[in-house]
Amino acid sequence: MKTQMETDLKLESSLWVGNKRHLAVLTGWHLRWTEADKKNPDKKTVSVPVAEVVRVEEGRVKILPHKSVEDTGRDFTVFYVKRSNSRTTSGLLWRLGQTQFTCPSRVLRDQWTKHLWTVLKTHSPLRPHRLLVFINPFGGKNKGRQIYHSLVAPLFELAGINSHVIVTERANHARDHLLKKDLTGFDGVVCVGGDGMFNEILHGVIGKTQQEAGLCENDPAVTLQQCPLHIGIIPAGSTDCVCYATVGVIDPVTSALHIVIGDSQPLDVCSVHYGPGQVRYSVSLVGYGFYGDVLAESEKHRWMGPFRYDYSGAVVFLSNRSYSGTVQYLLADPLLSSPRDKTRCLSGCGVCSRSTERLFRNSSDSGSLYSSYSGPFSNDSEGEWMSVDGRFKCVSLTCMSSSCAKSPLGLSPSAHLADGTGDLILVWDTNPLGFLKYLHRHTTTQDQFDLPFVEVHRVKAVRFALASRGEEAEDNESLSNGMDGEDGGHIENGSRAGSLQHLAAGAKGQTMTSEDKTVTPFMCGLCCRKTPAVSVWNCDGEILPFPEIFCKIHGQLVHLYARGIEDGASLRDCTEERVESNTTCILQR
Ligand SMILES: CCCCCCCCCCCCC/C=C/[C@@H](O)[C@H](COP(=O)(O)O)NC(C)=O
Ligand SMILES: Nc1ncnc2c1ncn2[C@@H]1O[C@H](COP(=O)(O)OP(=O)(O)O)[C@@H](O)[C@H]1O
Ligand SMILES: [Ca+2]
Repeated sequence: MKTQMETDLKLESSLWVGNKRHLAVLTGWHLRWTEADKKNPDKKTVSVPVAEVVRVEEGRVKILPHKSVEDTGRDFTVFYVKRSNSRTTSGLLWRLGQTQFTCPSRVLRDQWTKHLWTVLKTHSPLRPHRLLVFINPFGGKNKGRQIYHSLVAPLFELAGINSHVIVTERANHARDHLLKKDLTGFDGVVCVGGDGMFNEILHGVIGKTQQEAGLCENDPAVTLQQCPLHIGIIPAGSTDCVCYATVGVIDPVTSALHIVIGDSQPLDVCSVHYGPGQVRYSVSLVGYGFYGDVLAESEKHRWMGPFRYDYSGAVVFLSNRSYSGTVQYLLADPLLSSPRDKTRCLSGCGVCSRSTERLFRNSSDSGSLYSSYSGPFSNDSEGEWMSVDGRFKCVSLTCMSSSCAKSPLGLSPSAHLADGTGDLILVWDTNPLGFLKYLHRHTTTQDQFDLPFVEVHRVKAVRFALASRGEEAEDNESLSNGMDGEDGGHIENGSRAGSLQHLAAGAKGQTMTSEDKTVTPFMCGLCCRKTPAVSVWNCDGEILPFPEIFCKIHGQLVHLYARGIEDGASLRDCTEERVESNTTCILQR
């Protein structure tokens, strides 16, 4: 009660910032200071949301080159999030702002610091106190350690965060640690690396939560338990798509500040069930065909660093492959949103906020996110199952936009981070020029779905099965007859899968032969048009060599220390109203 009263109080004083007198005001939500000089018509107000204050310390504090504190008894220093003016394609860069205030008396200084500490505690319940940090020293350009120690650790220290740092010694080191060790006392896990490293940590965090809840995560019918640990991402990988799509920039300092202030962004996760009862998780891409082949090819050229994807992309493109199969998908409610509605999921997204309520509406009685959806083996009461088969250049499923530096709007520009759905993109077989047009549109603002051989569906679950050998031979024959025109020349049977008995047949657990796994050199692909019968799946940058899979989207299964992409354009022209909402900016008066 006392705390509430204290935070409701408004503190207003005349304080000095440098050699200028300012009127400083602290409400429960904002700290603001305005130059008091009546003659200056351009005087500015700086407004910092309390949630974005990093630290308040008594004295005149300097942190560079080394921390020093000079306390005259009348000063205090505030560290906070400051948005940089530099224009970026997507979100905004954050930097550490710092202002030293001088009060007329020690009593007033103590009142200010005490009050600031109180509102900070009240408004930032998710600020981490203890973090488990995993650094992949071999991600991206091998700079993980350097990035963490020079840019991130000093911010964690300033914020009083206790970090336990582990530099990984092998692949799956982080996952195994999370699964086996006691994580009591940690508020979150920080991943210094790329999408592959994030994926490893995702497996550890989800696996641990299900272990502790006594749930079998391999069973696609099970409703998974939301993970209590937040995950922070410090980008130090090759694609860094999860960071780009949830923050809008690839910048270790911005990401570290989101962690420090305890931002929280729920994220949908796709479980990929394969083989004899096994599971993998994905948030960015579950991709068969082109993206699977690019990944398989790129693994041979890891020494090239991030450039391996460009090189392998060209090799695989020139090999001009397509693969046959049957795709079945369970449509999400089309009244809620559409992958072609031209909207973007930005910070404070309305579709995602409404989904939180919808996804957890029945959680108190059933504990189920999909109380009406019990997995792949139920009848069709849970929605509309559709089925198509034919030859595809690629089949991709993503829970979010999957934007990255190469594709600033992403694989599916209107996908949502936390709406409990994924977007299924089917690119039917087409000529190389058509496919190039599709790929190229990822790098521009042109609509990549507005092509006759591309379709996109918002879904809750997907199943992929290989075509039977007979169908495949027919497909290959039609290929060699030159029937793969730009419209795809595919067999489409948008039938309801309620009538498809084989939906419940389950994956056959078919593995590829080593010959299949080898990506044919592009010359061979071009000259002989000999294509392997099956591709592999790219599951967030990890190869999954089982072609037959069942995928299910779990709405908001994990939380990141992020807040979604901030709309740079509207924040740059910020108005008083905007400042009240949740941003730090300079107000012109
Ligand atoms: C003619 C120009 C063609 C440009 C095509 C650009 C398409 C870009 C679409 C990118 C979608 C990225 C989805 C993210 C996947 C990551 O999980 C994965 C792993 O990333 P990591 O290596 O761990 O950072 N990266 C890739 C390339 O498969
Ligand atoms: N110490 C290590 N040695 C080798 N591989 C590792 C190590 N730590 C993590 N990995 C693995 O490296 C893979 C790629 O890591 P990531 O950080 O995503 O880099 P990139 O974005 O360059 O692919 C991940 O699958 C992860 O499991
Ligand atoms: Ca989603």
